[in-house]
Formats: sequence, structure tokens, C-alpha cells
Amino acid sequence: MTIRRVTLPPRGEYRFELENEEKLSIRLVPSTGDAEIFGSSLISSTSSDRWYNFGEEAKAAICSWSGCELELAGSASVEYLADSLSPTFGAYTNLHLYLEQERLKARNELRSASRETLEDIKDRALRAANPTVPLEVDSKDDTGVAELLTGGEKSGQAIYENIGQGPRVLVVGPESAGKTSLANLLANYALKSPAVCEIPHMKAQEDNENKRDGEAESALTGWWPVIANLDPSAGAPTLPCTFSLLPLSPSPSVSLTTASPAYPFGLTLPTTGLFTTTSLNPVSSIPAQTLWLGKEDVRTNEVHSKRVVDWLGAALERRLARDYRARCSGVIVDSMGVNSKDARKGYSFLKHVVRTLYIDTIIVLGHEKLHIELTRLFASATPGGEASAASSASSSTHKPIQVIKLPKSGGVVELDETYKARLRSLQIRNYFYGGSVDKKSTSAKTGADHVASSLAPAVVDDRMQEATNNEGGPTDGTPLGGLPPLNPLTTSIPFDLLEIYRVGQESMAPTSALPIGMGRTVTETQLLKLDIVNSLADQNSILHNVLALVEPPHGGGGPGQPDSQTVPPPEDDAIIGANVLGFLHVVGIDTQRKKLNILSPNPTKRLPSKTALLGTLDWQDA
Ligand SMILES: Nc1ncnc2c1ncn2[C@@H]1O[C@H](COP(=O)(O)OP(=O)(O)OP(=O)(O)O)[C@@H](O)[C@H]1O
Repeated sequence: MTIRRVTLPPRGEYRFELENEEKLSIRLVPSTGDAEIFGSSLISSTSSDRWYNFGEEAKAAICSWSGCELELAGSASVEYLADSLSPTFGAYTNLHLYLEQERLKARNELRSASRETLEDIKDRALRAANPTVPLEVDSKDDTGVAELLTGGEKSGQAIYENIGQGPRVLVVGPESAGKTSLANLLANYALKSPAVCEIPHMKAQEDNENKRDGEAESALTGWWPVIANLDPSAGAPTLPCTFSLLPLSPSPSVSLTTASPAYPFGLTLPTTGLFTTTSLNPVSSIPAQTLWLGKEDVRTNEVHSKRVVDWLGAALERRLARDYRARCSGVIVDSMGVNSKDARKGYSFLKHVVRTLYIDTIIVLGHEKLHIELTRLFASATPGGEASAASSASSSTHKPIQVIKLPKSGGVVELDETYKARLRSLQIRNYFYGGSVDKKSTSAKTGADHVASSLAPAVVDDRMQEATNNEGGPTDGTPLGGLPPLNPLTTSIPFDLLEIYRVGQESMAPTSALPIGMGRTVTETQLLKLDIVNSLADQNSILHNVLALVEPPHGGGGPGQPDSQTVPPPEDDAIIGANVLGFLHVVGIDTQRKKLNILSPNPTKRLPSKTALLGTLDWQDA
């Protein structure tokens, strides 16, 4: 294999775009300078040949602050050196420095707060941890459409306290503006910060409560930010059609690497299909929170999307009340590309996100008009809006929300619909099959084959750990990102084992067609239970679809009982806000034997839940 050399000048950027089947391996030549990919440093060592492998139509850029020599093996149909200064070296780094200051302020605030105050915040958060009544949403959204009207507190606001909160950044912009890449860069820069983020008087207790695998005993440098993904389109972490929280930790000094677009924030636990408690990647050793949206566009059923944001917000507040390092490190929110439909609705969804997640900094990427409109919209608003003023234990005051305009990088690639369809399919395939350099050689085992299989899940975990630590040589057959093939299983389950729900009715009349005073409130967030046993239409609607198995409210029905057999029965709203425990693919339907043929990524004897949600994520294993 021929190896080429590229010289990156100081503050230079080497960009590449891979097409289908193309593979590229990159190595930083030792002692020639520094290099990073979306903020994640390339490691070079004279003792080991450390190559970074890219494929699966990855598009990315390697930057160098001081200049460096790169060695490249493989081909890229598009590759070039940027001829103008990348915003990474100016605006994006300045933003990081601003966030760094905010994190230091938050950390110092936590350090000077009394233990009692912090305990009080945590106690109240834990008391509000399991809301049994549907959470309150505004009676009217900004378009005048009535939303869910129920009693009770909006959970995020009940838990939120201003003390020691690090920056909460929302990245917005049109499609293909580089939002995910910027979120990645900000997270990687936070992870490799030289700051120590311990809160000494809470440390002993934290260590007991938040024991993380592989965490060293001594004080670590680096922040512990949380990435919140609110972009359910192709390329979303976990799978498309989801919202998620990815809590990151800097130990032991690793970063989010992006070998494939299937893993936009590196290899994190849920993207692998291995739902175990063991750590797969030290960056995200804490299980993520994933909520099922069931659609790739938040606008399809905005009332439902907002509701899922509420649940995500509540989960975020609970985590940040418990985890002080994450609390002062802040949150980076990646969002869906805005378009003219959002402008017509007065950015109703964005407003909801800003208020629910207590966003204090909005970054507008490459869109002047959006910047002006959002500045106007959030002029003098404070995080959480008026409700934050009521937050009782808070001693500090809120700053107004900052709306900051940043340039789009010239390297960002416009991704078309066919690319996105391939990416969606790749993500689903990788979820079930794991990473594999040779897709054709991997196929699911049947239940019978599996008895003979020697690769138990624990072994897969060890291989994963080993592989993520070492990328191997140039295109040497090492799976991208180090994710080994999983051990998927095709099996059959009775028609009535799962309770499968769909959110909202299939065809909803426009609000204008409804009688005056009647909103679509009930139908848009109502769950409809499918009748797989009797309805051919319902059977067809799940065929080739991916189902999300969610944590059953009230613990589920237990062995032999449906999950809805609890006292009290689960509310629709609690199922909508339940954490996803895993995904299944409905491969076929056997009407004679009344069985569903399902594909799961793991040879588990029992499904993690019998409560399933259906969306629009369909796939056929070609
Ligand atoms: N400087 C760069 N050089 C080369 N490729 C880049 C650069 N910045 C981003 N890209 C690539 O451009 C593509 C689009 O970027 P990204 O996903 O960050 O945009 P986005 O705004 O999040 O898109 P979407 O609206 O679809 O979510 C990605 O494949 C990304 O890896």
C-alpha cells in the first residue's frame, strides 16, 4: 500500500470527503507537530504505529495549530488543504474560551456553596425524580395550538437551580451548517481542558454514588460535559428518530473520535447495540438517556416533540443535580436544521427547547437572518424564562440569554437525501451487527445457531474495550472506530408478547378543520395500542420497522404478564417519557404460527422490556 505525506502549515486544515467503498487511514508523523479532528487530538508515538481509519462515506477535516506532517494511506475522491483560515482557529476557539470561563465560574460557585445547599438541591431533585402526574406544558403554544393541559409542575423547573450551573449551549443553524461538528469540537475541547473540575467537599460522596468504570483515583483534568442531541434525523446518535443525553467524562484522557458518520459523537454505549453496564468507551462510560421520538422531523408532530423535550429536560436536571462535575461542565445541545417553516411558526420548537433546557447561550451558525430573529426573540430573556426567578434556593442571578453568530466553516459538506438514506440504513445495520469492515460476511444467527456460538456478550465487551484503545494499522481490517462485529440473533416471539404502541393518530385533521375550541391535544400525544393478533393492517405497519423497547412504567407486569398489568396502569405520558432500553427489528411475520420474527443485536434470553414503541424507522437488510 502506498503511503503519501501531506504537510499541514501552522493553522492549516486538510479536508477529505470519502465516497462509498473508499477508505482512508491517517497517521500523525511523530515529533512533527499537533493535529486534531473536530477537537479530538491525534496521538502519535514513536513506539507504536497509531493510524486513524475512516470509511463509510466519512467527511471530515484534520487541523493543526503548529503545523505537522501527516501520512495517508488509501484514497479520498475529494481532498484538499483549506485556502482560508478555518473558524476553528478563531471564532470556535474563542467560543470555547468563553465557555471555559463560565465553567470555571460555575465550579467556583459550587466550591463556595455549603454542603447543605448542595444536598438540598439534590434532595429536591430526587424527590421530583419520578413524576407520577403528567408534567405541565403551556396551555397554548406560540402558534395558538392548545397543548396538553394537566396539573402538576413542569419537572425541569421544579428541579432546576441556578447555583453552579455551567454553560448550556444550543447550536442552531440551517441544515448542513456544521452544527454537529461544532458540538463535537466544543465537547472535545472541554474534555481535554487543563482545568480540574473537582468539588472537594462533595468528592467522597460523588465517588461512591457515581463510580465510573476506569476512573482514576487522583484528580483528573478536563470537564464532564453532557451532549444533548435534539436532531432526530439521519446521523443522530443511538439511532435516528431519537433524542438523547450523552454524559461524557474525560477519564482517562480520551475524546470523541469520528471514524464513521454512523457514530457522530464517537462510539458511545447505545450506538453499539450492546446494552450492558460495562464500559465500552471511557468517554461515555455512563449509560446515555435515549427517548423515542419515532420520527425524523421534530415538526411532524410538534406537540409530541415538545413533550419528549420536557422529559429529556427532567432527566437532564436530575443528572445535573446529582453529578456536580457534569453540572459545572455544562450542556451542549445539537439541534435539527431550521427552515422557513420554523420561521413561520415563530420558532416555537426552538423557544420550547431554550426554555425547557434552561439554555443560556445560543450559537447561530452561518445564518444572518436567523441570528437577527433569535436575538429579537430572546432579547432580555433569562434562562428558563420568568419561571427561573422563582427558583427558591438560588442565590445568584441569571444573565440574559446570549445569542452569538458564528461563521460556517468552508469545509462543511452539504449532505443530500440519498446520502442521508444510506446513513440511516448504515446506522441501523451497525446497531444490530456492530462495526465490520466486510458487511457481506456478517449475517444474523438463528436461535439454533446461537447455541453453538462461542462469542458470549462478555467476550464482545472485552474485545470492544481492547479495540477502542487501539485503531490498528492502515486499512488493516480493523473495524472502524474499533467496534467489533456483534452477535445478532434472529428469533421468533408470539404475536402477543409485546405491547406495541404508536404515538398519535395516523391521519390528523388540521386544527382549522376542528370545531371551535377543540384542539388536537389528546390525539397528538395519545398512544394507540396496535392489535397485532387480529389486525392485518397493524401487522403490516410493523413489518421491517425498528421498534424501541422502553422501560415499562411501574416496573412492568413481570413474568408471563403484559407490562400494562400494573396497578395503577401505565399512563401514556409515562411511556412517552420512558428511557429506551434497546431496539428490535421486525424481520418477518409468520401468520400461520402467529409469531413475529425479530432481529436483536444480542443473544439475550429475555427482552429488556415488553413495551414497544413504533415510529417511522424502517429498514430492510439488503
Ligand atoms: N471543516 C470540515 N471539513 C470537511 N468536512 C466537514 C467540515 N466540517 C463539517 N464537515 C462535514 O460536513 C458534514 C455536515 O456537517 P455537520 O453534520 O456537522 O452539519 P449539521 O449542521 O449538523 O448537519 P445537519 O443539519 O444535517 O444535522 C459532515 O459530514 C461533517 O463531517
